[in-house]
Amino acid sequence: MAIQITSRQLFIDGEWREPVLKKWIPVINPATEEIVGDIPAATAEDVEIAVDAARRAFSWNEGKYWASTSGPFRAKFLHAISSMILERKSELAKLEVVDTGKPLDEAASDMDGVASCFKYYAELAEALDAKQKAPVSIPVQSFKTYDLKEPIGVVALITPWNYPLLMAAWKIAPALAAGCTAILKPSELASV
Ligand SMILES: NC(=O)c1ccc[n+]([C@@H]2O[C@H](COP(=O)([O-])OP(=O)(O)OC[C@H]3O[C@@H](n4cnc5c(N)ncnc54)[C@H](O)[C@@H]3O)[C@@H](O)[C@H]2O)c1
Ligand SMILES: NCCCC=O
Repeated sequence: MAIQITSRQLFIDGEWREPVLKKWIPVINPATEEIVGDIPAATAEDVEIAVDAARRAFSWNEGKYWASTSGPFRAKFLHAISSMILERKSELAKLEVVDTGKPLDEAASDMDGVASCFKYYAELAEALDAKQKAPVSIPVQSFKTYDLKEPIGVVALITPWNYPLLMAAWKIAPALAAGCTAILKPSELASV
């Protein structure tokens, strides 16, 4: 499959940027062993910037606190991502073929899985607020006990090469649904 990969950058703090040390990793198409592009080689210097940005995003988001937004508010983003994955399914599947060497049919099926995953967690986010402070029964009458689910903060997501976007979805979607912010470190072998 002849696809030239446009040069990639790191997406940090809402913008695309070059890695601090300006190092790049070649993208090799496993079917042809040709170099078809490159990806940025992030280092600890980039991670520091990303962690700082994710901490700020956790507690501030254009005047709204991401962690304390309602589940339905967060669900809108997850539904939108799901829809856009389906709109660009063909293009994304072809990129994953070049990146991983898997057959096109399987890559297309993975993209359906990515869209379904974002939809699934969108629906969980929509239902989350109604489940907050659910009473927990304990054998002591003098205490009232309830279950409160709170986002833990910034989460680090490390994903493998064999299902690049699907495994990213499995980790990003629940983190965002819960109200966390996240740093995704995809595999250096398949990161397009
Ligand atoms: N591979 C799968 O099919 C699959 C399926 C479901 C879930 N997962 C989950 O995805 C994650 C990664 O999967 P894997 O272990 O199979 O993939 P893997 O062996 O390809 O490892 C993924 C990446 O981890 C990175 N890595 C290793 N040590 C690291 C470190 N100390 N700091 C930063 N990066 C480091 C490597 O760069 C590698 O690219 C795991 O949490 C796994 O449970 C994987
Ligand atoms: N069908 C996707 C499975 C991915 C890893 O377990």
